[in-house]
Amino acid sequence: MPSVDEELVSLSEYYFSILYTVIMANINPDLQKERQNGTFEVEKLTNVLDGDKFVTDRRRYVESLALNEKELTDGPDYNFMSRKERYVNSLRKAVHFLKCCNKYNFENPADVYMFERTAFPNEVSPIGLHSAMFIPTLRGQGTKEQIEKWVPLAENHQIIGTYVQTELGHGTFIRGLETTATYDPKTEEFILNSPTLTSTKWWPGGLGKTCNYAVVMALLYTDGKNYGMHPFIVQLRSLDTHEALPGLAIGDIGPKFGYDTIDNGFLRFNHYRIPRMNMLMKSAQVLEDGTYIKSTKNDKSSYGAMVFIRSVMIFGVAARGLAQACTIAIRYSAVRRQSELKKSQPEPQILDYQTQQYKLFPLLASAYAMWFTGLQIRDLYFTVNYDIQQGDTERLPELHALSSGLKSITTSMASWGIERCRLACGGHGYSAASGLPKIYVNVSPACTYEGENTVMLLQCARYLMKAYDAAKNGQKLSGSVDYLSERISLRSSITSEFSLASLVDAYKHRAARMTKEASERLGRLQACGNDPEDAWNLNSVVLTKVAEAHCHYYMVLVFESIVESVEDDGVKEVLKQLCQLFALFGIHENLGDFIQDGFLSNEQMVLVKQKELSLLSDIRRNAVLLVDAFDISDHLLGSILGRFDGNVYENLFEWAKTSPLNKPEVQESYVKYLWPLLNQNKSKL
Ligand SMILES: CCCCC/C=C/C(=O)SCCNC(=O)CCNC(=O)[C@H](O)C(C)(C)COP(=O)(O)OP(=O)(O)OC[C@H]1O[C@@H](n2cnc3c(N)ncnc32)[C@H](O)[C@@H]1OP(=O)(O)O
Ligand SMILES: Cc1cc2nc3c(=O)[nH]c(=O)nc-3n(C[C@H](O)[C@H](O)[C@H](O)COP(=O)(O)OP(=O)(O)OC[C@H]3O[C@@H](n4cnc5c(N)ncnc54)[C@H](O)[C@@H]3O)c2cc1C
Repeated sequence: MPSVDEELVSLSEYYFSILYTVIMANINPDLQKERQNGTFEVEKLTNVLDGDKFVTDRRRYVESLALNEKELTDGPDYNFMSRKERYVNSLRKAVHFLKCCNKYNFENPADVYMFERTAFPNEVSPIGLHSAMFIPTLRGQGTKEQIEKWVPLAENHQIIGTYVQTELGHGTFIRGLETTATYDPKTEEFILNSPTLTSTKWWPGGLGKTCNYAVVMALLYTDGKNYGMHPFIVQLRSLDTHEALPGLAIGDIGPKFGYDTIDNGFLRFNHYRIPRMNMLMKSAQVLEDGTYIKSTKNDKSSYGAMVFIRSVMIFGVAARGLAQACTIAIRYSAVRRQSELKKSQPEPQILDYQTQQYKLFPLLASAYAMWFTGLQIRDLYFTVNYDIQQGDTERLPELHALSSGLKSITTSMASWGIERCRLACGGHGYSAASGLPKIYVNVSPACTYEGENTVMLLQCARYLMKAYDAAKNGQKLSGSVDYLSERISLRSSITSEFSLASLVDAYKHRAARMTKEASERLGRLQACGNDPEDAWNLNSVVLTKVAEAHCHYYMVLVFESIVESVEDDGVKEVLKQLCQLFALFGIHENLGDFIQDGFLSNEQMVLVKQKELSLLSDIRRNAVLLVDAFDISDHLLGSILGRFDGNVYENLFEWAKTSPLNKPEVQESYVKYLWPLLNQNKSKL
């Protein structure tokens, strides 16, 4: 007998196949042709992207549940709403989303994530921080008793929380935070205070209007001594009236570049008291009499929620954001015809221009590289976190370095790439109907939040410098930095075959050489009189490049291992081409790094450039199928240009007609402003 899950999955497969047939009947002929000409089975590649067939089926099933919830999918067009309407609509959906979670009783967090992603396409829910950071921090930083008390309240949504760390004056430099939590042994309470304007908490998502609780990061003072940043559970609003509690000033920080669906907020404390036991005490305790006891050796244990988000956003934000933009730009480029390649021939699909391929295919290859890397880091996080729960923190520094560095390069690549996709769509790319502006403003803040990207690269570089020193002192390194203690090849093994191993080797060489040179430069800067901090700062541009080189190497390495693991020949071949393009584009873009010490010869350089161009032609044939394989629904894309059926023009026209500016035909603004202007000299006509 099939289990309920199996039945549901086969049902969803059945509906999917019907839907597919119906859609195929009405497909733009150019797209249809593209889909018939491919050299591999899309479904098999989708399975590789998801992990396996079971995950694909399950994901489709969960997405179909969300798509069937009218409360989540119907409703006004996002593009035509004001900021306030966007927030209100998103809150409405958030509440319905919670009802759905109860209704479907998802056991696996991955299901909840997939459901939420479909309910909030390229949007952030006003209660997004509740599950992304508030509950994980309660779990990660609370004692057993605290978890038992608070987590059920949070999971049953009797309280809704956020993560309050950043202040007006400091976001990056956590040790510079100014909010204080001073212990009063007389009442056994902490007094939270914002002593300066710059200590005002600023930015936390959902704080402005939505949440009634928060984990607040504040400097802990007891017995007159500052023990640094610690987490506290703080009630913000009355559970009856939702008004801010006395002693607190809370509000929304106003319109932003995007993130309209969420109320990022501010918060000031005026000697606001909370019970002693509201300090999350897993890593450190304050006893009734004010004695401070540290229960972990790791100083950075309170930074855990940030490591978690950085680890999951490589896939969830960067890879998926760029994959969506590529889907839109490549499908549109197959449908759009413009200019002429040959006289008296029909206008070609713009995807046939080599320059268009050069804009888009390296981005497509990057999206794949980020996708696989993101899934790898997500798994690494869960492995290391499991070890940490068992008391083993050995791999935390490596996870911190990798997640910081990769969070930085992938979100930077993705936001740059999404903008490039927009430009590749010409004028229509600038319309909200392309879906690209919404994707862009959703991805671009990820370069800043959870650690500003330059700062994150420098964290990664710090780890690399230490690792290099250890290797120099004879230590055998393991994990992602193992190559720093290996002998590296001095000349590239790249031939016209472009084996993936030779490409991995090139990136390894580059990262190792740059790490060595940066370390030596650091030494020289100190030797000529700079103290270590100044030497670091004078070397910091170089250090960010070192971190990028290390992360780039890691991405090529992960991509290669995925290609090697694939069994299906057709899928393996297209993935190999993408992996080669990702690596070769990176070499071309950073050519100086690869030729500086004669690693890559002139002849090899010429080969690299030739192969890069020939790969464009190889990938051209499968381009549409390669984006179809991401299996991103039209609902998630929110794009007329990127529609699966390719029926762009008729839908653009229909959409424009629904613009509120078109109703009524003559606007009030005409009567108020234009009419007087047009009529001021009427008598002279
Ligand atoms: C739905 C999602 C929506 C998005 C919501 C967004 C939410 C947010 O943005 S929440 C706020 C996020 N804020 C940040 O990410 C702040 C960024 N700043 C930091 O993380 C840190 O301040 C820092 C890492 C930049 C520096 O910290 P600091 O304490 O000054 O540390 P040092 O540079 O002195 O390094 C000391 C030591 O600690 C190691 N380390 C630093 N961070 C971590 C960590 N998270 N985990 C493990 N280890 C860490 C660092 O590598 C140093 O190690 P050693 O070299 O061995 O001394
Ligand atoms: C959309 C969004 C949502 C957010 N959500 C939350 C939230 O839920 N909770 C929360 O607590 N916070 C949140 N934040 C705040 C966010 O975490 C911080 O903005 C972020 O950590 C960057 O800090 P900052 O603003 O202080 O940047 P700054 O540090 O002021 O950065 C400005 C410039 O200074 C440079 N710089 C700073 N320090 C260094 C250094 N050491 N070395 C070299 N260069 C340096 C940076 O590279 C950057 O170019 C959010 C922010 C955004 C945009």
